[in-house]
Amino acid sequence: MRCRHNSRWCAKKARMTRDDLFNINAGIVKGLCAAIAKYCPNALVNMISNPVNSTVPIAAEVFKKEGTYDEKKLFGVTTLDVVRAKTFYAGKAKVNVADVNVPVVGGHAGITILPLFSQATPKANLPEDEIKALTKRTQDGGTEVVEAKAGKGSATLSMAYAGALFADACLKGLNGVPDVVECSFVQSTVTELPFFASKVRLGKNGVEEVLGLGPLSDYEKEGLEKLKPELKASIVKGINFANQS
Ligand SMILES: NC(=O)c1ccc[n+]([C@@H]2O[C@H](COP(=O)([O-])OP(=O)(O)OC[C@H]3O[C@@H](n4cnc5c(N)ncnc54)[C@H](O)[C@@H]3O)[C@@H](O)[C@H]2O)c1
Ligand SMILES: O=C(O)C[C@H](O)C(=O)O
Repeated sequence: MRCRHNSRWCAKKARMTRDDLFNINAGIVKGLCAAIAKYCPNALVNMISNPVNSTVPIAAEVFKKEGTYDEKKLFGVTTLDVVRAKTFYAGKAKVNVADVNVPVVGGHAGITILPLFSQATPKANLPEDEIKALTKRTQDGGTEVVEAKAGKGSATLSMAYAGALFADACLKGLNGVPDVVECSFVQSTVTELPFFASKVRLGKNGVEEVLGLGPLSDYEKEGLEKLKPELKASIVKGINFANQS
C-alpha cells in the first residue's frame, strides 16, 4: 500500500481566500489525480492543496471517471486546524498541549472550520466569549500566517507538521494499529453534505469508520448550520469543474 501526499502548488497571498486558489490549483489537482488513477490506483490520497473543500470533490470525480474511486482512500487534510485548535485551547486553559484533544469538523476554510471546544479535553470550562475568540482564531489561523509572512507564502512548516501527523496516522491504520482516530474531510453521511470533516477511524483499508459529531453546544449548532451553504457551494464548484472541463 502507498500513501500519496499532495502538498504542492499555489498558496494564497495576503488578502486572498483559499477559494481564490481554485482557478490555478483545480486544474493541477485534476491532472495529478488522473496520474494517480493510472499509476497508483490503490494509494491512499491525502489532499492538502487548497481549496481542500473543492480539491477533494475534484479528486473524487476524477477517480470515478477513471473507475478507481474508493471513498475509503481519499482524505482532505484538516489536521492543521486541529493542531491550531489544540494549541490555542492549551494556551487559554493553561494545560499541556500534548494532553489536549479538540475535534474540528466541517471543512478547511474560514467559517467552514468548526472546532468543537465543548468536547475539548481536559475540560476547562472557558467562558463563552473566550470560546468564540478561540473559534475565530482557529478559523483565521491560516490567514494570520499568510499575513504575517507578507507575500512570502502560507503556513509551510506547520503544514508539514500537520501533514506528517496525518500521514503517520494513515500508515498506523494501514499497519493494523487499533483505534487510530483523526479528523479529516472525507465522503460522509454525518450531515446532508457529501463531504464533511469529522473524526475518522483509520484502518487497513483507509477509512474504517466515519464517526458522528457527538453532542454540540448551541454555539456549535449555530456554526454548523452557518457553514453548510459555503461548504456545499465549494463542493459543488469542485464537482462541476471536474465534470465540465
Ligand atoms: N491543508 C492545509 O492545512 C494547508 C496548509 C498550508 C498550505 N496548504 C496548501 O498547500 C499548497 C502549497 O502551499 P505552500 O505554502 O507550500 O506553497 P509554495 O508556493 O511555498 O510552494 C508551492 C510549490 O509548488 C510548486 N509548483 C507550482 N506550480 C506547480 C505546477 N504546476 N506543477 C508542479 N509544481 C508546481 C512551486 O514551485 C513550489 O515549490 C497550497 O495549495 C496551500 O494553500 C494547505
Ligand atoms: O490559509 C492558507 O491559505 C493555508 C492553509 O490552508 C492554512 O490553513 O494555513
